Amino acid sequence: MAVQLPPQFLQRMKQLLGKEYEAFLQSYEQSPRAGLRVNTLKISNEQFRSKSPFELRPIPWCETGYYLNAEARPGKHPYYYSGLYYIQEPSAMSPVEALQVEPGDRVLDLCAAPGGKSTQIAAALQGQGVLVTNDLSADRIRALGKNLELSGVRNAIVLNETPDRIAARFEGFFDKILVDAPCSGEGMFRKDEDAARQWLHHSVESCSIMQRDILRTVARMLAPGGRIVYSTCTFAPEENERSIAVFLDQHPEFRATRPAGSEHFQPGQSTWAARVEQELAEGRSVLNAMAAGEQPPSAEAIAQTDHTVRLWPHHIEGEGHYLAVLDHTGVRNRDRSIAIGSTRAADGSTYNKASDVSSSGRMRRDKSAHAGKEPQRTHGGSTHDKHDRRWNDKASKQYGKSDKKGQATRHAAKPVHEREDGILAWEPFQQQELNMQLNDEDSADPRYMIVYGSNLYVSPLDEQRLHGLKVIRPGWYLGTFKNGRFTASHALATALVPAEAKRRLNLELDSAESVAYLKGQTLSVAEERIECDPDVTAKGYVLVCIDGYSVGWGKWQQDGNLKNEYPAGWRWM
Ligand SMILES: C[S@@+](CC[C@H](N)C(=O)[O-])C[C@H]1O[C@@H](n2cnc3c(N)ncnc32)[C@H](O)[C@@H]1O
Repeated sequence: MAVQLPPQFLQRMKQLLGKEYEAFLQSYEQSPRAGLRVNTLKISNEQFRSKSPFELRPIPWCETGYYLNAEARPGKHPYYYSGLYYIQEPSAMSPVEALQVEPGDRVLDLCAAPGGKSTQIAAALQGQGVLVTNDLSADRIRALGKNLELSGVRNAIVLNETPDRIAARFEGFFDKILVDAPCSGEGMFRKDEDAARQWLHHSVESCSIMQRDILRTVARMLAPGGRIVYSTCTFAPEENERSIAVFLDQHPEFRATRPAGSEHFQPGQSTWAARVEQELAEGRSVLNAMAAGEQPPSAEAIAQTDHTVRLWPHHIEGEGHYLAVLDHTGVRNRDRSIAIGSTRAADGSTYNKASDVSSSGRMRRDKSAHAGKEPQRTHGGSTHDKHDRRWNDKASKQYGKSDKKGQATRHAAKPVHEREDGILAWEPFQQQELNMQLNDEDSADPRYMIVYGSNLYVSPLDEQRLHGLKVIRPGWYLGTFKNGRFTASHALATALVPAEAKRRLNLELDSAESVAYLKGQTLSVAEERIECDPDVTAKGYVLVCIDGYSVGWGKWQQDGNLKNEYPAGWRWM
């Protein structure tokens, strides 16, 4: 066996699995399966299948997910840089499928970094509704920002907060909540040998405590009739069935529902939750300290955990996962306002009184602050790690702001003139460079302009909702402004479709030029190759596309050079 598995872990799995134990052990002789998920914000599933450079084999529980051959190198392809797919472990695609996100939903991804599931949620939202994506770890959250940017997400707010503080601002707000909980990571031992080396018997208890605290908070944030999906990548019943049984007992307005696609997986094990209670009663459980003085879950709540599911590496092609769908039994109300109370119309001084952004007054001008540091235990890293680290350095300058002690700066009010300056710089840029309107009056989703320092964002949430929170990104990052001049962000380029830019340059997929651009080199480009709208000349911002998919900015100059605006930290190595 390639992976050294902890003896206490093996002993427990043998007791739990009985005659399946040998098959479970044998799964560690096999290599973990690689997968990708098509990013339908940038390309349809069908189109990607027709042009995929890799051999694809469908993952049964995710329509846009595919197994890759071991020799595929998906992180080293121009399509990766265009955000056409996300490299994701196949089992990790199941929780968002179970969440059943629909365009227009308000979704919270509470433990989101590095963002695999957030990008999957964003694809399901199709740019409509709201995605609030959060992680407690200031280090990991930067990878989350990068992955959202790479995927061309426009409607995400990134927070670096505790669940309690988010709950105080978003009571009853969300239709769907994903809790991809911090866990002891046993299901990842085959993929991540460090997780096996670092595993300690008592980590099950410390993770159970975190899960209990997180689950206590999320129910408050869900709207009636909403859905919570709780997932882990561990086998320990203390962190799975038992955590859910405790939740169900404390929240009788929820029931555990079998997820769609559960036929691909194995059922949850209520008998294992009962066994944990038995061990606790006999003082033999790893949870003894945590559970002291707690009411044990009822038999009814324990029985419901048979409706949760387990993904076993000896049953499916994927790593070990657990997931529980928790449906609120109340009636869902689709008719609601995004803004808090009546502030959408009432607070004219906060919003755009002069209304040079939108005649309808729909566009708001808000301001937000950003986050600092809050280290947390983490696991479950992604294949994007190398890119993420390089991106972190840049992102911490661009998005992060801390005081001298490294404390996070929280959202606070800013003078109105700063917001005006940002919007005044944006408007001519938008008119001269883009074919898109942020303030579409017909849209069901309101959009709010938010200024932080000299950065401009457009957000599906208003300022007041974010007040006092550590906000990494209050929305889609458009760019920076100074002395009336606007400089476009990379995030703006990656989320545009080619027709939304007035100047475009398409590079062939397998050309040396594509790689040269991704390496940050200046390209020599004849003027005729810049595809321009009738009202502009070639000189200026050019949306660079590879095989028709936006990848970044260039600036074409009269001497025939395309100045490369591809960010230094993102380049092809
Ligand atoms: C399993 S990982 C999440 C993986 C992520 N959902 C994805 O698909 O890429 C768990 C995350 O929970 C975060 N975390 C730990 N405690 C937390 C808490 N109390 N609130 C929010 N996030 C927390 C960790 O920093 C870690 O990034």
